[in-house]
Amino acid sequence: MLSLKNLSYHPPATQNPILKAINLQLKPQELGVIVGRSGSGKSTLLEILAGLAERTGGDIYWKDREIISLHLQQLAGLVFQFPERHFCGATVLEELRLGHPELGSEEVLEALKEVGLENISLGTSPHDLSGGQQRRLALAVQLIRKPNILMLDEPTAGLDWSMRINLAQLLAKLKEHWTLLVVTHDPGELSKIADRCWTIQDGRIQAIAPESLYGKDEL
Ligand SMILES: Nc1ncnc2c1ncn2[C@@H]1O[C@H](COP(=O)(O)OP(=O)(O)OP(=O)(O)O)[C@@H](O)[C@H]1O
Repeated sequence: MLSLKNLSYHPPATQNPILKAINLQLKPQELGVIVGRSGSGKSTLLEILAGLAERTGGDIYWKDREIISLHLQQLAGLVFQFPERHFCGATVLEELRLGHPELGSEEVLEALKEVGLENISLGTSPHDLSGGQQRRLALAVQLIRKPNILMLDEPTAGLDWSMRINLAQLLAKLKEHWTLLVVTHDPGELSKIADRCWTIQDGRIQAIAPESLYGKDEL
């Protein structure tokens, strides 16, 4: 279980804290969705949980053990907003093996299968994939590292309606094996597959029933 206790983030450059006393718990194989407007602190929270920024207060626990930032980098896999903009491999295979040249073809195929891309050619350029396929590839890039928590920043941003539904269905399927934490300003399809939801406003988080977000496309 992921557990955040009074987590806060107040860099010296800002007058007010960006994250304030965040308390949250997410069980294994649950999908949690944090919904908030632009500037509310969503990406900052994910960056801290992915070990890319250092919290200034509070504690993070995984399975009742306190976690330091260095370990967070192994614990979490973060899919950035518009992940396709960060592709650097010339082929799908290269993209999946970036930083992990030791990965065998079995692991590569397993990751592609998880995201429904088992039929694409490994020699395809990531840039030649459709928008929906690119998002799936970005997920596979993280899954191949077998993170304990898969985190996604605005996973449906820039996708059309049918691709958004498609992606939500994929995340619902991934939940059977993985623990997922999603941040978004657009709860639409995501609240329907969520086990837990929170709203975030000015760096403060509040639990909310997923059903109360049904039908809301924007906060
Ligand atoms: N290191 C930092 N120093 C100063 N200000 C920061 C820092 N990191 C984030 N901020 C500010 O904190 C606030 C929250 O930013 P954050 O990117 O987390 O919001 P967000 O909810 O993800 O919004 P968006 O969806 O637009 O990215 C913003 O006002 C941002 O400018």
